[in-house]
Amino acid sequence: MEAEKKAISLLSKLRNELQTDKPITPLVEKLADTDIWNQYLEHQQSLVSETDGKPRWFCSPWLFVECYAYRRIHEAVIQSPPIDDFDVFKESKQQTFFESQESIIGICTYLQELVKNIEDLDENHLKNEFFKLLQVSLWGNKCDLSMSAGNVSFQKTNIDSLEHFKPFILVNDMERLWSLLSNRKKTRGKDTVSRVDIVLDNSGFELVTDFILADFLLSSKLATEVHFYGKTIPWFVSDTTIHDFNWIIEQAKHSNHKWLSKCGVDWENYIKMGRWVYHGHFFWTLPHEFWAMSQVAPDLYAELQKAHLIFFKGDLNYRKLTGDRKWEFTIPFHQALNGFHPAPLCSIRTLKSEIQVGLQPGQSEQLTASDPDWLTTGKYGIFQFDGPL
Ligand SMILES: O=P(O)(O)OC[C@@]1(O)O[C@H](CO)[C@@H](O)[C@@H]1O
Ligand SMILES: [Mn+2]
Repeated sequence: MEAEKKAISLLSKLRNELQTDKPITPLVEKLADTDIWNQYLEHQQSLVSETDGKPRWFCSPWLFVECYAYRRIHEAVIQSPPIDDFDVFKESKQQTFFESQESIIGICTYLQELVKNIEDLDENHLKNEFFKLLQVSLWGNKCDLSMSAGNVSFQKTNIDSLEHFKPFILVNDMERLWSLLSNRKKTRGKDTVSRVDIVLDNSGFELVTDFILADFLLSSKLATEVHFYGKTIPWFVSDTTIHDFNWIIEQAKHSNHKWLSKCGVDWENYIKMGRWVYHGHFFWTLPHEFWAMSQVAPDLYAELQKAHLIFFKGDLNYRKLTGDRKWEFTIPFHQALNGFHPAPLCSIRTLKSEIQVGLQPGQSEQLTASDPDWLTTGKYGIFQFDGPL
């Protein structure tokens, strides 16, 4: 109880600082990322003019203060042993998993029926299924808890509704993903690796959709291994940590539903065989743009370079890919990445913040006229690829 009281008082202090626009203060508790964070705060300080004094909550870049808020929540918890490994968002993450059981069972059943005969599918059919499961993973990103504040009444994806959602895909590079993976499958030697990396976003329903896609990639031999990247601390409410990752697989495995539990057993086996690999890295919970990765986290950059294709899930990853800048809507994605090219990559994201690049001339104007909130509601989505043609 004493520890809880301490954590709550630190969180109240944080809330007060935020609500009254106090200066941003350095982190105090020593963790692997503390020095990098504090250097970043100093850098922000150097950008503020003398008359403005210190960086504050209301007038600092949104990406920076939003990440800082979650890092401070974590600091309040780690300063309060013995509850220092408590995940303040665990309950809501787990609740959404249970609330989306029906949709989860639906997509797991679909996958299991599909993989039964996967060897017999012709090229076109396989491509069609690949596209379907990519779209399931895309629309799975509608379900984050940071924006919905725990309200998960968002329409859940099911395979039959995909056609209905097609018009809301604003950038669709799925064909390029197919060409890349299917050409590699045709030309690679018997023992060579085809590696797809997935930079994860939310746990719960979205993570299951990512697992379904990753399972399909192995079952169809479009990939021989899949590497996942998650957060090392609780983040943006619903983001995936290693605990969430393992918990979802355990839940699936112990389900009473035949196909969901089959999925859980298969997924655990993939991990045991090293065909699925999970990586945690503190870089993902820093405020830095991804173009800083090669400098700030060269080990992580080198790991990503081993992939043949990288999927970046979700809105926050898109903001970091593009530096959260106010780009023109028509600027090429490659340019907005500003030198971040560890391997061919694709953002799979529903739009929840006011940034989008790589649109056709006139496309944004049309959208604004027909649906003024198109950038922020999560109704629209993209598959945006960058890599050699
Ligand atoms: O990255 P995700 O889960 O798709 O979305 C995270 C998000 O809800 O959080 C931020 C707002 O707080 C925005 O970047 C985005 O809207
Ligand atoms: Mn998220």
